[in-house]
Amino acid sequence: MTTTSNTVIVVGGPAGTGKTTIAELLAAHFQCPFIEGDALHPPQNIAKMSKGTPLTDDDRWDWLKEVAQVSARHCTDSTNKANIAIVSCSILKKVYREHIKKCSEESLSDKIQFKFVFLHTTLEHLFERVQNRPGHFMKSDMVSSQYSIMEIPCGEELIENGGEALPVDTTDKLPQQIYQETLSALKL
Ligand SMILES: Nc1ncnc2c1ncn2[C@@H]1O[C@H](COP(=O)(O)OP(=O)(O)O)[C@@H](O)[C@H]1O
Ligand SMILES: O=C(O)[C@H](O)[C@@H](O)[C@H](O)[C@H](O)COP(=O)(O)O
Repeated sequence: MTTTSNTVIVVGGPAGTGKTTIAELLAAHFQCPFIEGDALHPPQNIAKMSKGTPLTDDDRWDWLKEVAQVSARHCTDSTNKANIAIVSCSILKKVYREHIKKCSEESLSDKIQFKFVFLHTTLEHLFERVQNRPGHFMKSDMVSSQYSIMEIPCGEELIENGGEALPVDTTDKLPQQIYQETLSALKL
C-alpha cells in the first residue's frame, strides 16, 4: 500500500482503551512499522508510574518529543514502502497533540502529517480492561487521573473540520469493528 505523503498515525487514549490492539491491526493493514510509545519513556517516568504517581506535564514533554521524532523517522525510512508509521501514545490533552506536531516540524526536514486517533470509553470499561492487561507498569489506580484530565478531541481539532484528530468511542465494540471504523474515517 502506498500514500502520497508521509503520515504518522498516533493511536491514543487512556490506559486500557485498546491502543495497542487497534494500532497492531492498523499496522498489519498498512504493512508499516508500529512503535509502542511506552517503550520511549525515560527510566525516571517508568519508575514514577510504577509507584502509582501520575506524570506531570514537565515529565511528559521530552517523552512526547521522542514519540514525534522516532515515529517520524520510521515513517520516512527508505525501507518503509508505506510511508506510514503507527505509534501508540496516550496524547491525553490537546497541548500534547500540538507538542508532537511542533517537535516534528522543528527537527525534521521531511514534512510529516500527523493523524491523532483518540480511543475512549467509560471509566468502568477502562478499569475492567486494565485489570485484564497483565505485566504493565500502569496500574488501575492511575486510570482515574488519566480519565479526569483527558481532552477528547473536538471542534477545530477534528478531521471533519480540517484538523487531524479522530475520536472513536470504543464502548461495546469489538476491536475489528473499531479498526474498520477508524480506517474508513482516516481516508488514507
Ligand atoms: N474493544 C475492546 N473491547 C474489549 N476489550 C478490549 C478491546 N480492545 C482491547 N481490549 C482488551 O483490553 C486490554 C487492554 O487493551 P490494550 O490494547 O493493551 O490497550 P492499551 O494499549 O490502550 O492499554 C487487553 O486485554 C485487550 O485485549
Ligand atoms: O496504556 C497505558 O498504560 C497508558 O496510556 C500509558 O501509555 C501511560 O499513560 C503513558 O505512557 C503515560 O503518559 P500519560 O500520563 O500522559 O498517559
